[in-house]
Amino acid sequence: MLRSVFIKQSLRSYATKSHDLVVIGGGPAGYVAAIKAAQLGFDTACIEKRGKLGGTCLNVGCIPSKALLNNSLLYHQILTDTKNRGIDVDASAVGLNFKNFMAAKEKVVNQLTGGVEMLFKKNKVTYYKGEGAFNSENEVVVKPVEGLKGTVAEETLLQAKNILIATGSEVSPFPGITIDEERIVSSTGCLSLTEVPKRLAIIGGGIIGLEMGSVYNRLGSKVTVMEYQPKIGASMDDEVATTTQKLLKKQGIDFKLQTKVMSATRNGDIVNIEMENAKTGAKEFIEADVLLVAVGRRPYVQGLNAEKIGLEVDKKGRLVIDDKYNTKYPNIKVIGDVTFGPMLAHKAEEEGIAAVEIFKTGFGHVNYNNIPSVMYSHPEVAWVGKTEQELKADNIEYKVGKFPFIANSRAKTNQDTDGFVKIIIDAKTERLLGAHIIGPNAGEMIAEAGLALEYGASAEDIARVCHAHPTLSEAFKEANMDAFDKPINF
Ligand SMILES: Cc1cc2nc3c(=O)[nH]c(=O)nc-3n(C[C@H](O)[C@H](O)[C@H](O)COP(=O)(O)OP(=O)(O)OC[C@H]3O[C@@H](n4cnc5c(N)ncnc54)[C@H](O)[C@@H]3O)c2cc1C
Ligand SMILES: NC(=O)c1ccc[n+]([C@@H]2O[C@H](COP(=O)([O-])OP(=O)(O)OC[C@H]3O[C@@H](n4cnc5c(N)ncnc54)[C@H](O)[C@@H]3O)[C@@H](O)[C@H]2O)c1
Repeated sequence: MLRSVFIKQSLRSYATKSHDLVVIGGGPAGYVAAIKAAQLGFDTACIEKRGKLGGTCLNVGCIPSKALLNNSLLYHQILTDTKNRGIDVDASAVGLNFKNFMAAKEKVVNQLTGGVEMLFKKNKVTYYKGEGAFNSENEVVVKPVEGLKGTVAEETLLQAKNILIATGSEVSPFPGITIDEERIVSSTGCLSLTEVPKRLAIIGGGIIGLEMGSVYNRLGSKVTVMEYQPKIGASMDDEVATTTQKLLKKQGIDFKLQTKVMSATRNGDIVNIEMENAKTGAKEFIEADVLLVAVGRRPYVQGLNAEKIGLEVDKKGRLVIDDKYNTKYPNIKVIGDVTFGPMLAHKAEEEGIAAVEIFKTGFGHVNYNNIPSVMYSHPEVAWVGKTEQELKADNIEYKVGKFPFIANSRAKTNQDTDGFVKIIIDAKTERLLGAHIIGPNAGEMIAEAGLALEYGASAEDIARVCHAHPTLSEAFKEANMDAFDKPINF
């Protein structure tokens, strides 16, 4: 019996194609790598099973969440933030058309995913719509996906000298809680609710929890965030996390920190949640109309058949690689969420470029000490480099410079003054070690810190660069002045 199965498999005949490089996964890691490889002269193919390019980020991540964040902020500002600006708005005449609100998000998702498909055509990347699975270390089978428009007509064997795995990540489940994407949702369901829930409970005060919490809080939901740790904001600097929590609380979000969710059950249209204070053991029960489970993401390798060729997976499910993205086979590299490092789109994209450059020339580089993080709440929170708590743990002596937006003329003119810039420099050399911004447009401003960090600038180097007036970035300059000397305007 076993022998006949073996003979059947080995004799199986596929339609066969060959390419210089096959990329599995068309998210930010995979699609960027595929385009760069084609630009470098590789005959490149990319396999994607979702039916749309752009991965989690463009379809159910960065892009739809930012569309909802932007438009919910505008709605909220029209309702609450016009009077002091001399604009009279009749709040009773302002309405939320939730169907169209969601449609606006879908439109931008379709534009951007379609845009990547155009870029594939422009750069001559061959796009296979199907699921990629290893057959050997030089062969990937593309399998048709049932019901997917435009999927490959038959199983197709791709032979390739080089293969890049970029299969991304999926939502981490919460043991004992069943996600139905209706009343108990992951980020994916939360991005596509059909009505604004009166009460939204969220497990996890990380970036997804706080961004989605911000969206629905602005739309009128009563939002409660339950977080296991004593702080919110995942890897944020502790001081910034405390300020973030204060500001979000002022906006109306409730926080239950050091809280263990014990169970959550759907009863009709209501979700019953049982939690326990991790310090005191005190139990609490709440009801919600929707519960969002946002306790992280985990690497995704389902269907890849990685085990067939013996690829190593660590305890967290990540594909194991060396510092040149190599698996045990130097012709098979891994990038993006499915391997080590922060699960961020820009990190995945950088790795896409570096891995392809290594295929081409043997050299390629990503500076993992300089990957910015941004939370797109209002105010935004952005950071790069070391936090104070990391420097303390490593016994590195440092100095801190701060500048509040309340003392920045542009923030004043915009009537948007919450937050500050915090600069951390080496105590002796005064070289920039970290920058932490909570404030308007922090996500844009952090790019300046990234550039400074990359080129080893000191606080004085930054402060001596002429910054336009009146801009928010003057707060960045003045925080640097404060770090090595004194600011002017505070
Ligand atoms: C709600 C949300 C908001 C986010 N917001 C941000 C943000 O603002 N900024 C930011 O930097 N990051 C954000 N992220 C994280 C970001 O989306 C990811 O870090 C990024 O998408 C990772 O890119 P990737 O290419 O490694 O993986 P993915 O984007 O997950 O792409 C992998 C692709 O591979 C495909 N695939 C998997 N297996 C196979 C197979 N066997 N065959 C064919 N195809 C396969 C999948 O269908 C998927 O499309 C957000 C995530 C979420 C969930
Ligand atoms: N703006 C952005 O860049 C952005 C936006 C959304 C998502 N993302 C990325 O997507 C990934 C997933 O986001 P996320 O928010 O789910 O993860 P996260 O790691 O940012 O936060 C998860 C939070 O859940 C908490 N948690 C874990 N288990 C818990 C439990 N049992 N009970 C209560 N709390 C618990 C953690 O302490 C943490 O604070 C992250 O890597 C994030 O960087 C990025």
